[in-house]
Amino acid sequence: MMEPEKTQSTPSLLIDPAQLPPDHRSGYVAIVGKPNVGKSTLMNALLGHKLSIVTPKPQTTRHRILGILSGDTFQIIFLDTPGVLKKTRYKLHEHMLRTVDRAVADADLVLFMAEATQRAPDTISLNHLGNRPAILALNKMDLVRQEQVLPLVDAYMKLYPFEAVVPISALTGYNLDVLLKEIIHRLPPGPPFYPKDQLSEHPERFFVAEIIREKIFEQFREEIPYAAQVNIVDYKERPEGKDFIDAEIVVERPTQKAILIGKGGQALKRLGTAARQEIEAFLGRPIYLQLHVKVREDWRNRDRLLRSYGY
Ligand SMILES: Nc1nc2c(ncn2[C@@H]2O[C@H](COP(=O)(O)OP(=O)(O)OP(=O)(O)O)[C@@H](O)[C@H]2O)c(=O)[nH]1
Repeated sequence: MMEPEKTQSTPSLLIDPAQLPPDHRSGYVAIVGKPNVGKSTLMNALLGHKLSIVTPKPQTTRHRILGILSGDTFQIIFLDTPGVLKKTRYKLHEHMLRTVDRAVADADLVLFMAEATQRAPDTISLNHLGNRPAILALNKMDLVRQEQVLPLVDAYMKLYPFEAVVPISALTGYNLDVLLKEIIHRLPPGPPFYPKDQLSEHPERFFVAEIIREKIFEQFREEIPYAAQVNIVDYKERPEGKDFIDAEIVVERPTQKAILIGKGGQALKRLGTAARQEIEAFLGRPIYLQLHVKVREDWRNRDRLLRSYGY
């Protein structure tokens, strides 16, 4: 598991404190909510970069992704968490819920996301707030009228002492400036944890695997994307030529492997082309991408495999 270490970098080594504005603030903000509320879309919109994969299907975010947003007077370190699930069907799901709780415990502030289109509050995700200071962001306001959400806001305020409520649209950008201000002035005063030009803590290979996983979500249906794990087994940077990336896609059953490969290898070829194009755009340089498919029966329930895959 790639996790942020608050103590990893010594702030004083990064920036001369005398150069910092006296009101500089920095801290960790966990984005929490049920699957598909738009957590990844929001983080990508705030960061202005696509760090977290976004798909119309729920439960695409499995890892806790660290994104860093720095301004002259602040640094926000976002922890994007997997959507909170009602029922845990696999050990993988239990790992995902623990990721949520760990992110909340590490955070200075929680950004609780809910859909403005819902009638009833999301009480299951509220149970994971652990009494931390939190802001309620009601997302997808582009789909409803302002006055329609008032009963929902009332219901939420009865259930949790949110410090602020901000109606937003992660998709259109509506009110994201207001949300940022609400976050920043609640962060502890202090110097930044990371250099100001750093966007994330994950190495490139993590994003490469996530891009391949996103393409699997786009090109395959039903259980295939959920049963697939992508591991980067070799990543050679070649200053003289194209970087070489070897990725394995692990699935649970031989039938899933057959679907991923397709007739005469056509499906895997199409996946490889789409993934390579997006990876090249992300890295800003040409690569050679090799994909192969492996079967590991029931990997989502096997502790040892889950650990070796970074969960
Ligand atoms: N209309 C509308 N759609 C949105 C908005 N924000 C996100 N979406 C859509 O909602 C879907 C889910 O968005 P994600 O950002 O992947 O949601 P998530 O909460 O990260 O989902 P998980 O990874 O499953 O936890 C996508 O189809 C988004 O385009 C919004 O403000 N308005």
